[in-house]
Amino acid sequence: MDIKAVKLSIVKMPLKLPFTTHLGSVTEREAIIVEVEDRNGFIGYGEGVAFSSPWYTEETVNTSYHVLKDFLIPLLNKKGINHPDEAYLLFSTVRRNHMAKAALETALWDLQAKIESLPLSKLIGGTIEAIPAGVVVGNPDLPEALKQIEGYLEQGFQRVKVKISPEDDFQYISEIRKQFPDLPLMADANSAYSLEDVARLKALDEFGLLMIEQPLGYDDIIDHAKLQSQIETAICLDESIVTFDDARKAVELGSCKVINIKIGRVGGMGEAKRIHDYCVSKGISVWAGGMIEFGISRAHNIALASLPGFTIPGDISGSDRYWEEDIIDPEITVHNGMIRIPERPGIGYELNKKRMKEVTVFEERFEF
Ligand SMILES: O=C(O)CCC(=O)C1=CC=C[C@@H](O)[C@@H]1C(=O)O
Ligand SMILES: [Mg+2]
Repeated sequence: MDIKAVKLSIVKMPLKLPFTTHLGSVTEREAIIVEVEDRNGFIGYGEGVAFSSPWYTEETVNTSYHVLKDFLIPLLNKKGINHPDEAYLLFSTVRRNHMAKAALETALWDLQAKIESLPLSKLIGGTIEAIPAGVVVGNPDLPEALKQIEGYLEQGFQRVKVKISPEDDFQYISEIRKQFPDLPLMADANSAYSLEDVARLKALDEFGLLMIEQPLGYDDIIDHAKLQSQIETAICLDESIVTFDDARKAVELGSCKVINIKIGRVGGMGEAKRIHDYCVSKGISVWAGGMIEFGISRAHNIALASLPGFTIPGDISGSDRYWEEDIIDPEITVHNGMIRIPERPGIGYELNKKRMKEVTVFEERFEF
């Protein structure tokens, strides 16, 4: 790849509605937008999905920026690569920092797809033409959450995920079930429980949840295996799976029946695809997670979710789920509960330059 420059922009925007988990609330989102330009004038886009503080994983916007600027971009400049497939290995001299790596690596995938004049979905082997949209309700106020769910179902969303914690899990889920008996529903705990809560979690079996996401420690796969053997509801792992080997070990141990794949959490599109391929070979279901992200990352998620193993609706909603106006053009839209995989080259969306200008708080360009 004949790269001419990389540009990093930090963007900042308020959410339309706060997103709340037992770990806290997100009311404003910062992210790093990466543009990689080659000498033929093609530009690939990536998005760093770390949050402003390290509540979900250890990375933050600032640590990602530092790692991109001081390590990953210089590595790419010095050594170069022929194909984005090589980026994960190139970046392996930098430990972890997966969201920083994925921000640059996904931009390289978009660039490669544009060079080959192919939709990114096709470049990575996607076969699905439209994906079902799923939505996450991060609202601990039950009447409000019920109202939100009703609204999303009217818009055609096909699956709802809610956030739970030991405080009021049983009542919260049972009220939702009472009002929506047939709703494909799942619950994400973001590590709010321990093995002492087995009885509490077992009590949720009666609600027929599609799955319960990350009930135990954010870096655990051992206790999850113990829990899975005692509850009916399928366990889905999110935070615990940050590498291909984590996925392999969790599957071998029986720690989960489902994996939520987030490109940023696992260090890039290449690793996300490897985990997908492995899970398909083992009969483990996967779905695409979300990061309350802007349109660039959302577009990469859409391409990923076109792979054949993504059989469960992911946390992929339209641009208007969180943003008054997204940074991409056109915006991502949901029609009858479905999002069409774009047919244009690359991620299939352009940067909305006007909106970018409004929301950019800092930018820097690195010439190669
Ligand atoms: O992107 C979305 O629409 C929501 C994504 C979402 O549910 C999450 C994003 C980031 C941290 C979390 O609390 C949660 C998750 O754990 O999956
Ligand atoms: Mg989760």
